[in-house]
Amino acid sequence: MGTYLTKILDVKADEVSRLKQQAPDRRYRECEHDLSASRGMYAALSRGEGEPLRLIAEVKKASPSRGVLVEHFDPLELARRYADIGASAFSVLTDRDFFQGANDYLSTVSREFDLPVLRKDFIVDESQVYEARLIGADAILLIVAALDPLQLEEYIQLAHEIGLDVLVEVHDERELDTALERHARMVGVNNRDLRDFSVSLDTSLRLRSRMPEGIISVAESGLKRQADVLMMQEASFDAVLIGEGLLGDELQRFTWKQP
Ligand SMILES: O=C(O)c1ccccc1NCC(=O)[C@H](O)[C@H](O)COP(=O)(O)O
Repeated sequence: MGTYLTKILDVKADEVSRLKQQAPDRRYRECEHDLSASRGMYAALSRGEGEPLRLIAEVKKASPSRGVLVEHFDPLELARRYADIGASAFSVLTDRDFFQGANDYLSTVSREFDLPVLRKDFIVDESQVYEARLIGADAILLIVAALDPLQLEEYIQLAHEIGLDVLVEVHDERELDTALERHARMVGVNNRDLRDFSVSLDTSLRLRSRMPEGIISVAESGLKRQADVLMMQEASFDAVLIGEGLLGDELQRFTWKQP
């Protein structure tokens, strides 16, 4: 995968070496019994026969492709708005350097709402998996392009052991095959090409047809209009993950809970 992801991963390597010094795995073992039970994201996204697709609403302040999206950013205010329009789960960006996210944003949203919360970050080490659980996440994102297949499988297993669901993100057929071989149960197809940030919704449509029954399928990135969402519903996706598109009016008026 191209240069931008490589750049992010270089910065993550430094972040992780600092994180390891705080031993989140030990902290997790020390307070394991005091942590509240995770809210299942897999269950929240399971779409029954004839039901509308689910919304994972992303609490997103800024992005590498668009810069600052929300000048006066209040994660709780955004999350409240998204809960009100019928979101089934939240995605909260915790990456600081590229998305101006923060662990505190996730913890606050997790404390205030009953919906499951996905930690949206670039996970490259098991210390980040433990940290996700400690800050109140119910699920993590694992990006196939950022991990070798063995790591992917190990982190999926670790996450499940400590009570986290996992959304495995893919960009093409090869990555989808890897995700399935490594026992992903929820797969997100990211429509954004990380080499040039171009977005093609065809990526989701192409890969959806290769996903077997029983996998929770999520279309991610670049969904801005009702027509985009209806297209994903028509293609049998279980859920859509939307950040920027929810900042305009059109998708805020969409009736997410109606068939
Ligand atoms: O959003 C970006 O510009 C971006 C750039 C490089 C790597 C990842 C990026 N986004 C992460 C995401 O997966 C999106 O935040 C998420 O799918 C929501 O996308 P959108 O609805 O287009 O805001």
